[in-house]
Amino acid sequence: MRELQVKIIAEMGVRPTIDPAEETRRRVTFLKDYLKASRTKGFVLGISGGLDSTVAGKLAQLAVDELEAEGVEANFVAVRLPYKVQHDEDDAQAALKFIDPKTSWTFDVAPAVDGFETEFTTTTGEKITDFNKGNIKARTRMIAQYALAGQHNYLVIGTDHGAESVTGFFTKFGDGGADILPLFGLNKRQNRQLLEHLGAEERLYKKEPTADLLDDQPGRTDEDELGLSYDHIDDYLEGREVPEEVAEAIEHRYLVTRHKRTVPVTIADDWWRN
Ligand SMILES: Nc1ncnc2c1ncn2[C@@H]1O[C@H](COP(=O)(O)OP(=O)(O)OC[C@H]2O[C@@H]([n+]3cccc(C(=O)O)c3)[C@H](O)[C@@H]2O)[C@@H](O)[C@H]1O
Ligand SMILES: Nc1ncnc2c1ncn2[C@@H]1O[C@H](COP(=O)(O)OP(=O)(O)OP(=O)(O)O)[C@@H](O)[C@H]1O
Ligand SMILES: [Mg+2]
Repeated sequence: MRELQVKIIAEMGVRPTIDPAEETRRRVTFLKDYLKASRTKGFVLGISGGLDSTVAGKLAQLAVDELEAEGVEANFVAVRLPYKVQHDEDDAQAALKFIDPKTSWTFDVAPAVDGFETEFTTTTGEKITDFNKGNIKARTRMIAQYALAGQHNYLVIGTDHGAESVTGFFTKFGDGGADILPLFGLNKRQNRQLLEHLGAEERLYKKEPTADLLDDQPGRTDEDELGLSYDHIDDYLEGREVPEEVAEAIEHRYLVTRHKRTVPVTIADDWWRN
C-alpha cells in the first residue's frame, strides 16, 4: 500500500469490512454514553433526505428510544433546514418517515442566507458567488442547529465520515461544525450498508450524494464536483489499489484540506510546515 494511504486510513479509522449490526450497536451505545456523560438532554440533526443524515438520524432516534426505556430523559430533534423549497423534498419526507423522530421541526434558512447575501453586496459592492453563498447555507444550518441545541441543552450531531473527511468535502464551521460524529470511521458504501441494515427503503440508501448548496445547479452530485467517484474513495480507504491518478487526487485533496480537520492553527502548531 502507498505510504500516505496507510497514514490516511489510520486517521480516518476506516476498516476494509464491517458488520452492520455490530456497527449499529457500537454507535448507538456511543451516542447514549456520551449523552449521559455530558449531562445533556438530547440531540439535534438536520435531515436533508441524503444518505448520511438518514443513517445518523436513525442512530440518534434508536439511542433516544433506549435511553427513555432506561428512564433517562432524552429527546431527538430532526430538523428540516431547506433553503426555500427543496427540489427533492419528497426524499427528505421519506427520510423523516423512516427515522420517525421524537420531535421534528422545519427551519427555513432562506431569510438568514438572503439577508447575508444582501448585506454582503451592500458592504462590498460585489455580488456574492453562488459557491460562496452555498457555504453560507451550510453555515446557517449550523447556526440554526446550535440555536436549537443551546435553547434546550442538546448536542449537535454531525454527519462527517471517512469518505467526506479525507477530501475535506464539507464547509468549515458549517456542516463541519458539530459536537459528536457518530459516522466516524465509515466510508460511503459502509454508510449505505448500515442504512440498508437499519431497514430503510432502497430510494434512501441508494440516493445519489449531493451537497445541494448551489442555486444554479440544484442537486449537483458530489462526484461531479469532486471529479472523483465514491467507489474509488471507498476503495482507497479500504486499502485497495486505485488508479495512480485517483490516488494522487485523493492525496492532494487530503493535504490541502488539513486545516479543516483540526482546531484553528496557533503559534504552537507546526503540522502545517511539512
Ligand atoms: N491553509 C489554510 N489554513 C487555514 N485556513 C484556511 C486555509 N485555506 C483556506 N482556509 C480557510 O478555509 C476557508 C475555505 O473552506 P470552506 O469555507 O469550507 O470552503 P471550501 O472548502 O472552499 O468549500 C467547501 C466545499 O465543501 C463542499 N461541501 C460543503 C458542504 C457540504 C457538502 C456535502 O457534501 O454535503 C460539501 C462544497 O461543495 C465545497 O466544495 C477559506 O475561506 C479560509 O477561511
Ligand atoms: N436541506 C437540508 N436540510 C437539513 N439538513 C441539511 C440540509 N442540507 C444539508 N444538511 C445537513 O448537512 C449535512 C451534510 O450534508 P451532506 O450532503 O454531506 O449529507 P447528506 O445530505 O445527509 O448525505 P449525502 O452526502 O449522501 O447527500 C447533512 O447530513 C445534514 O445534517
Ligand atoms: Mg446531501
